[in-house]
Amino acid sequence: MTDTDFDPGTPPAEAAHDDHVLATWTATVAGRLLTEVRGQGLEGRELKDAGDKAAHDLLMRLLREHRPDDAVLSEESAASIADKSRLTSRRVWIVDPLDGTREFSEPPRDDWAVHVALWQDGDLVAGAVAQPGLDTTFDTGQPPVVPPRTSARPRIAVSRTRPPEFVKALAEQIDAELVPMGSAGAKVISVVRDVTDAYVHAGGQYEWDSAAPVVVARASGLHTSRADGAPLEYNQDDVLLPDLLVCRPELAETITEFVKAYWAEHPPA
Ligand SMILES: Nc1ncnc2c1ncn2[C@@H]1O[C@H](COP(=O)(O)O)[C@@H](OP(=O)(O)O)[C@H]1O
Ligand SMILES: [Mg+2]
Repeated sequence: MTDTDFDPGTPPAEAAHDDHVLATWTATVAGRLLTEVRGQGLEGRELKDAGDKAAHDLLMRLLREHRPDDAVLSEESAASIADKSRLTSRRVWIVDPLDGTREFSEPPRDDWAVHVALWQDGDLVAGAVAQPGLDTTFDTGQPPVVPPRTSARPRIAVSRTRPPEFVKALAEQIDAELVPMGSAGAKVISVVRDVTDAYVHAGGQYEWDSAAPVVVARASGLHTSRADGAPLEYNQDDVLLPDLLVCRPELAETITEFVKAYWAEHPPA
């Protein structure tokens, strides 16, 4: 299954003028395509590459068709990263066609996602995170309602494979439980769903890894910032955005104070 064998159907009529609806529809159909790719019997590197390519090609095609005047920055396109015209564009779609590529290639794991965000005039304004394994797309048009907190002990989502070096010390200091998981989108959504209370990352990541999850989390009332509390800035010349904190608002100060103190002693590389 490639993007050209796949029929995405037609978007809801409101997608013609409503960016929230277009983000939701494009992320959802890319998730459907990825589910089909996953069912084709490919494994490992072949499955990862087929998924990355199919979802990227489909998103580029749909955004070109439905928003021809907008710029696009995609993880899977070196040309879109190198094309600096986005820096003077008023509107830039920031997409990660398959976030959690490793977990996508390990069925039946559900911690992988499609990210579609829109940056306009200096900040993120709309976005959607499709998590096909949960059969749900989380979006800014109808922001998810964060349920009441069910755990007194903080649960911190961290990368399965690349957790921040300070995270064990942080967990000890605030008596938190660490919850390893793949995909930045799935980890942010775990906070939205009250599966965890915070997602802390450091050590490397790019704008597309966090843009859509962050704009959805903000719309749901969660705290979003760099790990030390500094503001997140998107559509920058350098697309590296190496650290991130998304959490319930009441945990933000404790975590950012810890990170600031840690980085004062061990500055990030
Ligand atoms: N140290 C690092 N450097 C670069 N990218 C990183 C990174 N740590 C995590 N990421 C990216 O952030 C996403 C979530 O990672 P993780 O599952 O480890 O939490 C992955 O995106 P992709 O799957 O789109 O490549 C991964 O590549
Ligand atoms: Mg990613």
